[in-house]
Amino acid sequence: MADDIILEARGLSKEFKGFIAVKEVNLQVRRGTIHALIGPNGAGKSTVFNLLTKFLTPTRGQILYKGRDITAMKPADVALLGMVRSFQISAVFPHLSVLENVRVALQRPRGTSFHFWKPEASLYDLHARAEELIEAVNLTPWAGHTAAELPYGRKRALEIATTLALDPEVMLLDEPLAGMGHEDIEGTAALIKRVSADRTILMVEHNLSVVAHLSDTITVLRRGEILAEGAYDVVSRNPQVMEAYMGTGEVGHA
Ligand SMILES: Nc1ncnc2c1ncn2[C@@H]1O[C@H](COP(=O)(O)OP(=O)(O)OP(=O)(O)O)[C@@H](O)[C@H]1O
Repeated sequence: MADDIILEARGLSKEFKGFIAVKEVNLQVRRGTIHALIGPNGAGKSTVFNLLTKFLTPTRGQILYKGRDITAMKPADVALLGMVRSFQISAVFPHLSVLENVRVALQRPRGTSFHFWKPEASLYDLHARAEELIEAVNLTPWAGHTAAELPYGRKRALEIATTLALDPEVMLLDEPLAGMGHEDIEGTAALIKRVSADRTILMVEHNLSVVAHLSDTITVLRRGEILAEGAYDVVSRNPQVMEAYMGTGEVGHA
């Protein structure tokens, strides 16, 4: 596997009691890119995502992370290797403040040792790092508010901050823009772009146009199979993609 491919699926298939939800999917995620997995309802996006993050076991096929076969590994062990799914480890506690939530995430043990912040690290350092992460996701004005008080878009930003606390090399986001209004979509998309600077992001999204400006590569799934792949300009003009989305009003000019 080429060095620039950080995550790869080979012939990935998943059957549920004879129903083929994912069929022979070959996917290559390039290091340092934002890669979106999109498709209409029931296309198999969540199933592929759950397979890649090891929440489901494939019926057939292989998953490689940095050239290493992780098909049989547990999600927590994959996280230790640097591939973290948002909300996997980074639960948000509604009654803790934004600052407390990020501090808790920073103190989470990673493997047998603490990740960034060893037990001897000063509280000041922990606090400073938490403030940096909060700033990175534009939550500084909300630092003292409880997570429960945050508007929807800000809550997603906090979830991204707590995931970033683990400093993942590959961050997997499950529909990070779902349920958001237009204002929140723009802000969250910009946030994802910012935090992608030195990492790889794979995200599942329903809607093609919202990932248009954000993704380097878009893989379109339909009925469990890859229908098209490439930059937005390429996939949005693909007649099969247009047909798959026909009537949904989702393919459009973003
Ligand atoms: N545990 C399961 N048992 C049986 N069938 C399943 C299971 N999980 C998913 N499926 C089926 O597999 C197909 C793909 O589902 P999946 O949730 O992966 O699609 P999706 O692209 O994420 O759809 P959506 O956008 O609606 O969330 C669907 O037909 C679904 O009904």
